[in-house]
Amino acid sequence: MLKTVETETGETPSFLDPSDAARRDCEVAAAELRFGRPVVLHADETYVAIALDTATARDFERFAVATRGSHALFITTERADALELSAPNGALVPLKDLSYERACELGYQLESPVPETWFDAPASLSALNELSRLALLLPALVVAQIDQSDPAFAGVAEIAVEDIEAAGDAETRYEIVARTVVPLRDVEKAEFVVFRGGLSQRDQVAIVVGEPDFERPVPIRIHSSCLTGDLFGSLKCDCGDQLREGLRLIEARGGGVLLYLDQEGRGTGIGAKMRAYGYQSHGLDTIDADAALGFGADTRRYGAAVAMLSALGVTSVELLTNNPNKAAFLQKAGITVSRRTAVLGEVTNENRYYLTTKAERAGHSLDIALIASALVNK
Ligand SMILES: Nc1nc2c(ncn2[C@@H]2O[C@H](COP(=O)(O)OP(=O)(O)OP(=O)(O)O)[C@@H](O)[C@H]2O)c(=O)[nH]1
Ligand SMILES: [Zn+2]
Repeated sequence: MLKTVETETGETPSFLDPSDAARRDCEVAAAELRFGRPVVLHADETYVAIALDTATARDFERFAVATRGSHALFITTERADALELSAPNGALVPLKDLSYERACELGYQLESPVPETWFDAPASLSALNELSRLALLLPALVVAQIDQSDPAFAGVAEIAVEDIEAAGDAETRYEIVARTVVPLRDVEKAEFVVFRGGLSQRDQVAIVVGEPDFERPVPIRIHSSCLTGDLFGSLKCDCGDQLREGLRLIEARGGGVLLYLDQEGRGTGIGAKMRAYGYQSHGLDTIDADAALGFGADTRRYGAAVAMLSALGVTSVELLTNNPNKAAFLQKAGITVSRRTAVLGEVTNENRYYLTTKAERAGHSLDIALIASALVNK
């Protein structure tokens, strides 16, 4: 017969430890938003929210009725800027007499009329942006302040701001689930090491190339997934070239590691990235297109990268990148970046604007003159 385990105080301990409970609440809340269902947020006040990205017109109407018309659209600072509103914590636009279509226009569409009334959002609502990031949804939410025990929202998933913060710790918890050699066309020896963990238990892959010398700075590339560039050879970016050039450089140095991180579209997801491409076809650059959708210049996190490098025994690296943020992040996490080596893919008419924007607006170490001359010399 099973015996009940008791703590020193005589209570039966919960199967979930507190950080797991915070993580579970966070994952459930993100999943609910993804299904178009509401989530109750306990902050300085109690709020309820649905994501405009997944809520249907019917959900929107039901929400308006349940909140007795007190609902408002919560948009980020970047989206507010795109609407020419200066709102350091994001803006709240009252929706009482506004339609679902108007809310979508204000939330993420190009050429939306500026709202007549709006307010600065309380800082605590930024927790909702964190949930939409986790759910890979546009950060445009319909919110309302409610009483803690509003019967209209009984049974709805609940999350406290502190739990969203506490769950962040999970972003660095990863376990190896498989290590297997995979023969590659261009690399003589490649071992795929699959890690599982983080906040949403998504799998992340490290490719150990050749025989890395872990006593010396290990050549590494931290590559964020780009379905269009890596797999389909899209001309809009240089990701595919960088991926293959990264592997080639690592092999040429005798061995190292390529981390292939599941953060498509700089962490915004393939849906948002394709919407951003749509806006780019109207002339916006890569950063302004993301901002029009409510995103900051780069929403990626590198906790997984640090966890994977540590598990593989990498403490000092030669980092193959043009992105100084990646180097800064590793240094901050205690991994020594002994050297940074540039990796440039082929410059094309289609990706020139993208590369120039990265150099001029995202601080990437890319030589604009070189980009221009690469085209002239074609
Ligand atoms: N949102 C958005 N993401 C893009 C766009 N073009 C490419 N991406 C994504 O940008 C990311 C590029 O990743 P990396 O090549 O690892 O990183 P990087 O910041 O360019 O730095 P490097 O190491 O120098 O290549 C991938 O996740 C792509 O899917 C775009 O126009 N919009
Ligand atoms: Zn790309």
